[in-house]
Amino acid sequence: MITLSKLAKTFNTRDGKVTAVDQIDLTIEKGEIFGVIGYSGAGKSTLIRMLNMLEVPTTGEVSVAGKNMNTLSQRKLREARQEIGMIFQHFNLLWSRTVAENISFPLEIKGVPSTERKTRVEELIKLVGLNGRGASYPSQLSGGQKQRVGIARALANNPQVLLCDEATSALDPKTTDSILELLIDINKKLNLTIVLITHEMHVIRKICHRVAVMENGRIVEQGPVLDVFRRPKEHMTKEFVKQVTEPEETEEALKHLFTEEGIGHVLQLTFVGGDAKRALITDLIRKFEVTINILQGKLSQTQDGSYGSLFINVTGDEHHIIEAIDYIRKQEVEVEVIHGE
Ligand SMILES: Nc1ncnc2c1ncn2[C@@H]1O[C@H](COP(=O)(O)OP(=O)(O)OP(=O)(O)O)[C@@H](O)[C@H]1O
Repeated sequence: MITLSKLAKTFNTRDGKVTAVDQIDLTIEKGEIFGVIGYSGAGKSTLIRMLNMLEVPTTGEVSVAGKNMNTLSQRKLREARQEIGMIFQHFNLLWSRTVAENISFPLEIKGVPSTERKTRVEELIKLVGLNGRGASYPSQLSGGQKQRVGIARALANNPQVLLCDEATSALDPKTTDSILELLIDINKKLNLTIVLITHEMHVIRKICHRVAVMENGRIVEQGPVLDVFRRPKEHMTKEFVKQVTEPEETEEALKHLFTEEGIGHVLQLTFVGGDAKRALITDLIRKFEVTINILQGKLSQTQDGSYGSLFINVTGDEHHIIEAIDYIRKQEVEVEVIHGE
């Protein structure tokens, strides 16, 4: 559905040239929810804005739904943009228009007749769960409801692609989850391709099929979400994965533990799918002369299955511990010795 080849954007500023996006190649399939994660300044906004030519690339190509966006005339570009809806962090609604009038706006621009518009707006209001709020003004809505209006408006012209620019960053965690559920629902119902940018790994975990990690204008790592969670390669990716697998206080608590006498080995185990439900710890205690103390565990769900993260403290004779670690590795469970090696 989307292909980027050698895509780059350089801004000329008073302080010199800034390369916001640096030679990106990327393919996004139809019906996929694809996430781009990175810290502030990584180039995510510039990248997503080049997908619909809100930002014109310096070099490289963007193809969406079979159209080469770089070469289109202004008129053809306007048409092509109707295939690409977009939602924003701060919703970008028209404050003097009601919910129904906001959703109707892109249909008016397209010249859809009034009765047809009304029916379509009603459909969209239902789709995003805003029944009965059509006559309200944006100022009378909660943040989550405002984003629902943004989504309905973005979908008005039946686009094939929805771009989400930090769409949940201004919302609290519960509202974020409800908007993410809505996006999953729409993706399934309409087979809509969704591209989102975010700095929160929770968003990626919850809804994306694949993820790309961006740093300094480049994609440093990409893959299916479950694979990236299981075996993050780059330092940056590991940091993002930690956002989900380790509550903030874990690192501090573990460091404190390492200062204690006779602490032995501390291991972090990562399980995926069916492995997450196996009785590995029971096996270890039965098979090897080691003592195991569970420090912390967490099971999380992604779009493609579950994965678990477990911190354990293993004590015993060194050779028994090494045997136990070898055994864990043979079970296709990722193990990282974070203390004691
Ligand atoms: N219009 C512009 N003019 C000059 N420099 C820009 C412009 N837009 C972005 N940049 C620069 O490009 C780099 C990437 O910015 P971009 O906004 O794409 O990153 P981001 O990952 O989306 O971060 P954020 O979430 O903070 O917006 C930054 O160094 C930024 O200062």
